Amino acid sequence: MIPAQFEYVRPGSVAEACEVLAGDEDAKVLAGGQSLLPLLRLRLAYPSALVDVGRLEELKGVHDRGDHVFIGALTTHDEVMRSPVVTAGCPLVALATAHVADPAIRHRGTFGGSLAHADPAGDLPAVVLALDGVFVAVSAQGEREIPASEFFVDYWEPALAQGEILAGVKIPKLGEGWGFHYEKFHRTAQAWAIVGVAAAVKRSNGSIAEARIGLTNMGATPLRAGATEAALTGVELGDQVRQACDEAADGTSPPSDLHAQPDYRRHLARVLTYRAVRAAAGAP
Ligand SMILES: Cc1cc2nc3c(=O)[nH]c(=O)nc-3n(C[C@H](O)[C@H](O)[C@H](O)COP(=O)(O)OP(=O)(O)OC[C@H]3O[C@@H](n4cnc5c(N)ncnc54)[C@H](O)[C@@H]3O)c2cc1C
Repeated sequence: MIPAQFEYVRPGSVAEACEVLAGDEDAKVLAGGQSLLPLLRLRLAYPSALVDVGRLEELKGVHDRGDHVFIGALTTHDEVMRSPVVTAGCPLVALATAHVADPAIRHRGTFGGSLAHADPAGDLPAVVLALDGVFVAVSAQGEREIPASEFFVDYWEPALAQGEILAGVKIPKLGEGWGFHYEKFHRTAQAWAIVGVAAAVKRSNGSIAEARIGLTNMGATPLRAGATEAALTGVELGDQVRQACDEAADGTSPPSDLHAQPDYRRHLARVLTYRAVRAAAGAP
């Protein structure tokens, strides 16, 4: 299908982009175009204007900032995956990004685009939620920080106001003793997650000292498996881990679609959480 008519704007700076967006509530940011352009072609989105931020260097790059890694919104998935700063400072992001789509899409699609798109089936929202990332939004009024727990409002609805652009995300570094894993169940090698689980586990003296678990595609937004996180604290690797992971789907309302019914998704969440936690904890 041919997209509905739209204006095309290529601002020379982030400030200029914010100005255009502030003046037109139907304008949309265009980053890598890997999600937005298919929606335009299907006429599921018909913005008045596309504000192409693709060449704004201000939004690109990965920076080690001591206690956290800052990933610029326009950094491509491929750059994120290959960044030594990401691999060292927030390895879970690199691990999960390798599961996003295929190499061609990873070369065009961006870290910030995946998060601003707020698709609960996307792999990265659950990862940033599990790591307690902090979103940095810019507008004519300046910068605003949004905790990951408040960023994902509903299906495809991020907590960005009109005139705001996502500049990047701060990912806190987790120190010694942490292990990480992303487990994804999908139809084919490069497809979207039917369910995904991001796990960060800290071990101390043979027990789990802390666990952070993010769930992909188990509701309208990415979710934390809070009951499992609490139940895992202080347990040794063994039967108690399985019992704790059996609570991973508690309180969730997973979607029903062509690929899976809610009950099957709940089953997958329990199984994948067990696998992800064991792998993150370094279990044999
Ligand atoms: C065939 C296919 C398979 C895919 N498989 C997967 C998969 O397995 N896992 C997965 O996670 N993703 C998958 N994707 C999505 C891919 O990761 C996209 O890169 C990503 O969803 C969007 O990034 P983008 O830079 O292309 O954003 P765009 O398509 O340009 O934009 C997406 C949305 O975010 C907004 N936006 C973008 N950047 C900003 C910003 N800086 N500030 C404010 N708003 C912004 C846009 O306005 C738009 O609403 C797939 C895509 C395709 C086409």
